[in-house]
Amino acid sequence: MRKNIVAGNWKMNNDLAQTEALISDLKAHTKTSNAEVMIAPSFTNLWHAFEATRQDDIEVVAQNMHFADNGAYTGEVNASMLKGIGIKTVILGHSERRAYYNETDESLAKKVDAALANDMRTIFCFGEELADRKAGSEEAIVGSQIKNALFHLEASAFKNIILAYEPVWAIGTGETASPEQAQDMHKFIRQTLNDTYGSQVADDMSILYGGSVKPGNAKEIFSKPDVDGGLIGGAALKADDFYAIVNAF
Ligand SMILES: O=C(CO)COP(=O)(O)O
Repeated sequence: MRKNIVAGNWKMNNDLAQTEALISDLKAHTKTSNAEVMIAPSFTNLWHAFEATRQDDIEVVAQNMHFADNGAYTGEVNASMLKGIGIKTVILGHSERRAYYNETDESLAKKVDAALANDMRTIFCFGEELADRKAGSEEAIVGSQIKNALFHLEASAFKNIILAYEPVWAIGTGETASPEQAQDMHKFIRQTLNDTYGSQVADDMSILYGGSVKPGNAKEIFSKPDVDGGLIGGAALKADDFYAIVNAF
């Protein structure tokens, strides 16, 4: 059975004091839906966030990590560092990482392998750019992003993968994919999984939508049969908005 998940990607926002304040605001809200709740603060605040939410129904996840076990990679963080402070899930392949830090399907495949080798779950992000959609090649792009980074895996690995479809043109732009566009792509993604790995992997996969999800549009997007939750950017920075989305299921 797949899970509903609402994850807040805080990106490069919130210093320690702001992290403390937002977590205390989040803790004042009640979850009335069945969604799993995750937040992804910056690396420097992960430990504090983990400690501050120990007793709560909120999982703290990382926004990125390196694929190597250790070594001369100045400025990077590896899986065992994350695991050592209690982090069990990592976001990989966000379009901002792909665009600004040259992350590729190939390097992401290595990161996914490192996460799996360390018994961590991955929220694997992908999505087409506006030009791709205008050219009608969004399914070809998304299909290749998924296949190149994930289809070397055994079927059993997919229980530790969560997919997040984030069309680049909808991120931070106020432009949301319509619920029908999201559903069409999520259905295509599930079919792509089904074609290679069969119905068990496909049916059990949680596929999140990300891109300008807000309290006002979450319910309609989440009502689609192949949309199992959201990866939320801007609206995750306000506790009221975030919990309105969490409770939109
Ligand atoms: O990139 C996103 C989440 O990872 C989406 O960001 P916005 O919700 O701000 O569009």
